[in-house]
Amino acid sequence: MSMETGRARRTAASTEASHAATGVVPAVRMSSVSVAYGKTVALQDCSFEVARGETLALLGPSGSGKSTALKAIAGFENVVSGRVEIDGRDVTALPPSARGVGFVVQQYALFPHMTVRKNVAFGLQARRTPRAEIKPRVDEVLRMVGMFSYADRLPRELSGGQQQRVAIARALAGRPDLLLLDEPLSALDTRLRQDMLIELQQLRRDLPDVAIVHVTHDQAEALALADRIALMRNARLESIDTADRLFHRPPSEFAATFLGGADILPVRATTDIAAGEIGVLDHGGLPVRARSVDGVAADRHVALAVRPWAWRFTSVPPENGFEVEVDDVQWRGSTRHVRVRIVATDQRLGVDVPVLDRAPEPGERLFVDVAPHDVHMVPADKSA
Ligand SMILES: Nc1ncnc2c1ncn2[C@@H]1O[C@H](COP(=O)(O)OP(=O)(O)OP(=O)(O)O)[C@@H](O)[C@H]1O
Repeated sequence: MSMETGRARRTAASTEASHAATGVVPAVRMSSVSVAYGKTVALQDCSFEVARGETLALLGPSGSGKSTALKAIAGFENVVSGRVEIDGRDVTALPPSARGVGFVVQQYALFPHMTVRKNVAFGLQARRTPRAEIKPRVDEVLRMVGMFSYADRLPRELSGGQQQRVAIARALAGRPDLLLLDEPLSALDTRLRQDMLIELQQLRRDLPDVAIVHVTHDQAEALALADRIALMRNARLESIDTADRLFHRPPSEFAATFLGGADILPVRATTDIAAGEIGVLDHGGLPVRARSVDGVAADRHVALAVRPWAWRFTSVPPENGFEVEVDDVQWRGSTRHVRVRIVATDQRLGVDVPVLDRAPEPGERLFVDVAPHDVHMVPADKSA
């Protein structure tokens, strides 16, 4: 195992150890939880904690086990081994209704024949909340999500974003200490997603003591909303750390590529590089400088991860970079994404150019340059 992967694990472990040391009971504790559907292992040996008032994003590609982990917390999956605790209580064998969590799914799941008000009140009535309490509580949560004036409408008379707000209000009506959100924005168009992101940030401020677990495959959503991110891959939790550290000090190739779309360069250290120092590495016979967070020994094979915005095109041989040929250019709104090939090694890289700058043309030969502190040294990924 690499030094850098070890660092991320230590950070997560020390957060959890400190909870134990201070006697603070986390809102959620998953201990070695596994879930299988027949022969498909959907979640393997998954452990993490979520503190009260914390937002944890479960982030990963499709099929990586995010929803399964969320459903295991909510009680909609049969856990084959491991233990789920909510507020210090072992709920592994309890049905969803006995767990006291609010759950919002991707597709709103409102009752079509009931008004907004009735949809939100439904769970409270089912739980035999006294009648006198129901109306003020429904009003309160509808106001919180900005849907009070729509209380008498039917779901089909609302936009997708409005329906999702009602679904969130319904989840909040039971005053849960734990809110589980499963891709709540993924059915919405880009503009609405942006608006809803701002509203979820406001909701976070309105509910400072509620723990939120937010499943998403969208890194922007995770970075905007989460205190910590749990990166999921192939039914396992790969890394868990603060959003800031995972992004700026990715512990693995997967973290660097999934968060921020890095490209990976295989390299070999030419000398010992001490922790925090910049040293020279070899990429297919070409020198490249990078900083090592934890230090690396001479001749070790590692990988360099570079995000597309870290490269600069230059017409003269660079201080730290390569000669490249342009393969293709893709316009992505505020940037053009230029795919290039390192001439000497055929390695592919992506380079973002602000849309107001000139982007090179396919077939053009020029150079790319990068500052050594914008290059992340990560362990070579043997499973990739
Ligand atoms: N009901 C089911 N029966 C059988 N296999 C399932 C079932 N639900 C999920 N799986 C499988 O379990 C694995 C994890 O699925 P899960 O829904 O947790 O992934 P996910 O990361 O949430 O993906 P997505 O972002 O696509 O929703 C996948 O391989 C999936 O095909």
